[in-house]
Parts: sequence; structure tokens; C-alpha cells
Amino acid sequence: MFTFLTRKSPLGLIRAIGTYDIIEHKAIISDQSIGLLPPKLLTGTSNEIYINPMLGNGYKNDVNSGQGFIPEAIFSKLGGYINANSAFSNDFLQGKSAYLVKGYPRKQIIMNPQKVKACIVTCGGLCPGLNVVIRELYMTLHYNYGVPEIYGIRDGYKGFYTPGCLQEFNTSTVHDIHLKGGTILRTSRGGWDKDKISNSIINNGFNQIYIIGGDGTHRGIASLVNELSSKGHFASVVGVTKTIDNDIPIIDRSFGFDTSVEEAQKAIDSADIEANSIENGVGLVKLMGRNSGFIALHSSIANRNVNLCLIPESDYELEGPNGVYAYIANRLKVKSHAVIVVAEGAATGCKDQDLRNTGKDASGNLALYDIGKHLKDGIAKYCKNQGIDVTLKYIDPTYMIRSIPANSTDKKLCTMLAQAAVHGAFAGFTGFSVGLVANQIAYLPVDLMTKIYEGKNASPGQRKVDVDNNMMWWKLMSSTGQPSFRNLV
Ligand SMILES: Nc1ncnc2c1ncn2[C@@H]1O[C@H](COP(=O)(O)OP(=O)(O)OP(=O)(O)O)[C@@H](O)[C@H]1O
Ligand SMILES: O=P(O)(O)OC[C@H]1O[C@](O)(CO)[C@@H](O)[C@@H]1O
Repeated sequence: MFTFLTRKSPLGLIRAIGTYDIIEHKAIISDQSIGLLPPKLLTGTSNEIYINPMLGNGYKNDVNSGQGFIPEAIFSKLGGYINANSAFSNDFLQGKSAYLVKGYPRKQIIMNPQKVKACIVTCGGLCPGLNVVIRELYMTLHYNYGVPEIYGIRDGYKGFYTPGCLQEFNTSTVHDIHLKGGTILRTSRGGWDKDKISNSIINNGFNQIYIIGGDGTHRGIASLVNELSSKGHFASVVGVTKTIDNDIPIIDRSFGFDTSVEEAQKAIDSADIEANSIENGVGLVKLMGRNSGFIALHSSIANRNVNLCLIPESDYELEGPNGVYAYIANRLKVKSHAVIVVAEGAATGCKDQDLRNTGKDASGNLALYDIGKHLKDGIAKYCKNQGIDVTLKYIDPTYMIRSIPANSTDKKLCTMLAQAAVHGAFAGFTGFSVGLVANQIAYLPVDLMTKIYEGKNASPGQRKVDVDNNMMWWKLMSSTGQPSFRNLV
């Protein structure tokens, strides 16, 4: 039986000495009977428990005074699991329920905040909100937990072992970065080297590592957790789910996705104005979506003026009586204008022409065939042969969308994700990521994230639009009026 000893540390931190399996961890292990999908528990050298420095009992206390500000009564109300059934397929659930651990601050924590050395890194492509996450990770670590040393790693994974990429943060480093797009840390693709990265973490003494990225990044996190553990290094490795394409399974949506759908409206509205301001006008907009067409799909449904949307998951043919070109030509004859949205990866769905994605980027992602340009030339040529004098305006706003600051909805999401990430590391979890599930912030085991997939032909760790079963696809057809192009002749 555990004896609870407490004393004030020199810095006012109450410390409880004992083994930390007495706290929530024990409960988590025993609760697996309810279908709990728990994050990994951090095990290692430390056997001390500390009281969360946010605990306070005076109503005059606040973060800026450096005092605890969350009353005991609130801590005891926090807790519980998220019913995550909506995030999993019936195949996965098999009649059972799935629960995820909720992201919130724990009263008992397993690291002395004053001994934490944290680092933050951003990997993969840009996404609106990256700087908000970086800032909030810093703010939570610095103000709420009093962590003394917080570093940024520049240039993604390779920055861990590249000289000059380590940058110590202070409040002025992050002061107004949430108002800017991009990432102050810069990012990169490729550069994954398990050995060099883990050695750099160990040599620098980092014991909390925050990694913001997409599916590729999370495969790296899963491997890094095992590597650090096999080298006996006591550190929590935490992911923050980031994908402008919204192609990470389990989560409701990533930060930056809402901003992107909103920003895409400007391009689609311009395409609509151009198309309607001339006889036989066509406005063609290319949006991001390498393997998954969520941005194109949601932007088209939101816009209401789109007449055709093509995504990587939807099969279609270009030529022939039931093809895309014939559909556009017929529409011009009847309505004299057309608005088209195409996801950049939509060449994948083309069944009658060999539009191959050839080559790979530094991370091993497919380099995409330029479907936008192909459609632009193909529609003009087809219509000309049909005697239609088409005027086509092609808009590619992809990098303009991805580089803008996050909107308020996404800023709020970034803030909640970052706070929960820090709370999870202090609670003693590792190898987990934070994501929005059933509208709450959940701790997602990274091992699970890299294995699970959603949608037909999705690879492990990937989510695709399920054009057979997902109602959003049929909602798109009802709002654009386009045929499914599915029964190809
Ligand atoms: N299987 C893997 N194991 C370890 N690291 C990986 C793996 N796949 C990708 N990475 C690394 O993760 C980082 C980011 O990967 P990637 O470029 O695919 O972006 P991402 O995280 O998927 O984000 P985005 O959605 O923007 O593409 C890169 O540094 C890459 O080398
Ligand atoms: O030009 P980059 O950096 O390779 O990024 C492009 C890719 O990044 C993403 O936005 C996210 O993976 C994809 O939609 C897109 O194909």
C-alpha cells in the first residue's frame, strides 16, 4: 500500500514520493475491459510523483503571478474517457465500444517541471496554425508548468542532428507568431535518421519532445519512442496531428483544414465570376489533396456554385460519352458556364488515360501528375472540336491557401491541442498524439494511428474519402449536380 508523503519543494512545488503506478495509470490498465485504447505509459528511472503546479486554492491566483490557479474541486471533476465509436469502422469495433483517454491536466504528474528540458519540431508540409501550436506549447510549458528550458528544433527531423538548428525559446521568440502563417521553426521532408535523432535527444537531455506533423511524421514518432526506450532514455514523445489534407484517421479534423476550406472559397468564387462573365466561360480551380480529396470535397459543398469536383478517390474517364469532357461540353451548351474544382491528386482516378504520378519527394510521397494543366488543355481541345468557343480560366491557389494564418476556429483548436499535449507528457504518457475526436481532445496511441486506415484503398495510417459509403460524396453530387462517373462504359 502506498504512503503519500508530501512536502513543499524549494520552488513551492508539492512533491509526493512514491511509485507513480498509483495514479491514473493503474486505472487505465484495469479499464481496458471497456475497450479503452490507451496511450503508452512512460516507464523508466523516475519513481516520483509531483503535484501539478496549476493546482491552487486562492481565487486571486493567476498564471501571471506564477501561482496555481485551478482549484482542487475542478481537478477532481476532470477525467474520464471519450467514447470514440464514431471514429472507428464497424469492422474495427466488432460490436464493442472504443474509448480514448481525454486530454486534460492531471493533478498528479510524473516529472518535476523544473527538471524538464523540452523541444518542439515541425515536419512535413505547411498548414495554417503551426505557429499557434508552437506558441501554445511554449506558453503552457513556461507559464503553467514553469519549465525552464524550451527549445525549437529547426528544419524538421533533420534539424535534430544538423549543427545550428537548436534555438532556445523565450517569451519574445513566440510573442506574435500566432498571427503569421508558416512555421517559425521551418519544416522539411525526408531527413529521417532514427539513430542520429535519438542520439541527439539523449545528448541534449531532452525529456519532453513535441513533434507536429502528419502521417509520415507519426510513423517517425512511433519508431522514435521504441528507439529511446531501447536506449533507456526517460522521455515523453508527443505528436500533434497536422494535416491540411485531413487524411489522418480517427480524428474529426486537423487544425488548418477549416481555414483551408474557407480560403478556397475566394478562388472558387473568382472562378465562378470569371465563368459567368463571358459566354462559355469555364473556371477551373486546383486545390490540395495528394491522396485524399477532403479539401476539394468540402470546399465544393460549401461553395454551392461548383458544377464538377474531381478527387483522387473518385473514378472517372475524360473522353467518351460518359466522360468529364462530354459533361462539361453539354453543360456549356445548356448553361453557358461551368465551375470545376479538382484535387491535385485526382489523376489517380482517371480510367481512360495513363496519367501517372511518377517519382517521389524526399519523404517518399508520390510526386503528382499535373492534373490541373491536363484538364485545362483537354477541356479547351475537346470543346473546340465540338464547335464550342470556350474561355477557360485556371486558378491554382494551393500554396496561397496553405501559407495563411489560421482562422479563429483553427486557432482555438491549435490552442486546445497544444495544452493537452503538454498535460499528457506530464501525466506520464508517451508515444501518443493529440487530436480532436467526437469534438473533444483525445490522446491517440501513435501505434494505433499508424496501423489503422479509413476508406477504400487507404494505406495504414491514411484516411481517404469513402465514395461508396460516405454520405459527403453523395451530398457533393446533390449539390453540384454532377454524375458519379462510376458506371463507365
Ligand atoms: N515511415 C517513416 N518512418 C520514419 N519517418 C518517416 C516515415 N515516413 C516519413 N517520415 C518522416 O516524417 C517527416 C514528414 O513526413 P512527410 O513529408 O510525409 O509529411 P507528413 O508528416 O505526412 O505531413 P504532410 O501531411 O504535410 O505530408 C519527414 O521528415 C519524413 O522523412
Ligand atoms: O510542395 P510540398 O511541400 O511537397 O507539399 C505539397 C503537398 O503537401 C500537402 O499539402 C500535404 O501533404 C499535399 O496536399 C500536397 O501534395
